[in-house]
Amino acid sequence: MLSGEVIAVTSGKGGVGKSTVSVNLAIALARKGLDVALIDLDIYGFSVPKMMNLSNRPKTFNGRIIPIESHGVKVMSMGFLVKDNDPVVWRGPMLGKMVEHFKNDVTWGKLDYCIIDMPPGTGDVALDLHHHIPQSKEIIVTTPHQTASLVAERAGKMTIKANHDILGIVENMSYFQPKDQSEKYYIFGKDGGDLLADTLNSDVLARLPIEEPNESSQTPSIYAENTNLCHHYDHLATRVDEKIAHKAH
Ligand SMILES: Nc1ncnc2c1ncn2[C@@H]1O[C@H](COP(=O)(O)OP(=O)(O)OP(=O)(O)O)[C@@H](O)[C@H]1O
Repeated sequence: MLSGEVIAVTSGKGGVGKSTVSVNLAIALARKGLDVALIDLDIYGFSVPKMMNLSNRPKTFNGRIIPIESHGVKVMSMGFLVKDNDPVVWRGPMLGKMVEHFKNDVTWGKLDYCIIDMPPGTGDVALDLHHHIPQSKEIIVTTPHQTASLVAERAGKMTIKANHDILGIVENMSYFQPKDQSEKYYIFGKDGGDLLADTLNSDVLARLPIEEPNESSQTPSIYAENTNLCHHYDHLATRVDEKIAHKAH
């Protein structure tokens, strides 16, 4: 059974960094000593196994799936169930079954948090998740670009319509700051996160800078400890944890 606080990471547009935020937030929460699961529900564009450099499939025990553990996080992905990167053809009801499968047939153990990497947009999976895990809360990822934030607004409004809680906005690729310089360059514009937060009556939990991936690492999208982005993610994890604690009271 899936326990703990379920946080779905969504976006309006694709490519804004939703999976990167899901993975690094999950790892940052685990770094704080919390028990964390990460579910990659991005059915068409699952990327978590690649990002975390996971090539093994999970084992089963007594008919139940044992999630793969990496960077202190228990991971399940659609990618583990698909052969050789084959394309997946999904019909609506299958998506719901998959949510139920991950929820009920995986031996998660005790969890503080379950981070779910959602597909972009406001499609079937988002509706299914709301239906099957009504207590789930949402983090919406956007870039500062106004188009991205306008599209993200639609995802957010659906969350509100479904009576779900928006935990906050993460503005990714907010700016670029060259090393040893104080000046920030707003490459994708400014204010997209604030605009979205205002419209949805929420707040911006983090503004994450653009940084080059560490190509020499086997996991270039996972920000190593003591890097600038790692500090940003630790700060985000603290804010998420505080907000959840606040909501519980
Ligand atoms: N802060 C950042 N700085 C630089 N590159 C980034 C940053 N965040 C994400 N990226 C890069 O942007 C690309 C898209 O990121 P990611 O795959 O996380 O987006 P996504 O929203 O999950 O996309 P999809 O729509 O495919 O699910 C990746 O190459 C990732 O490494």
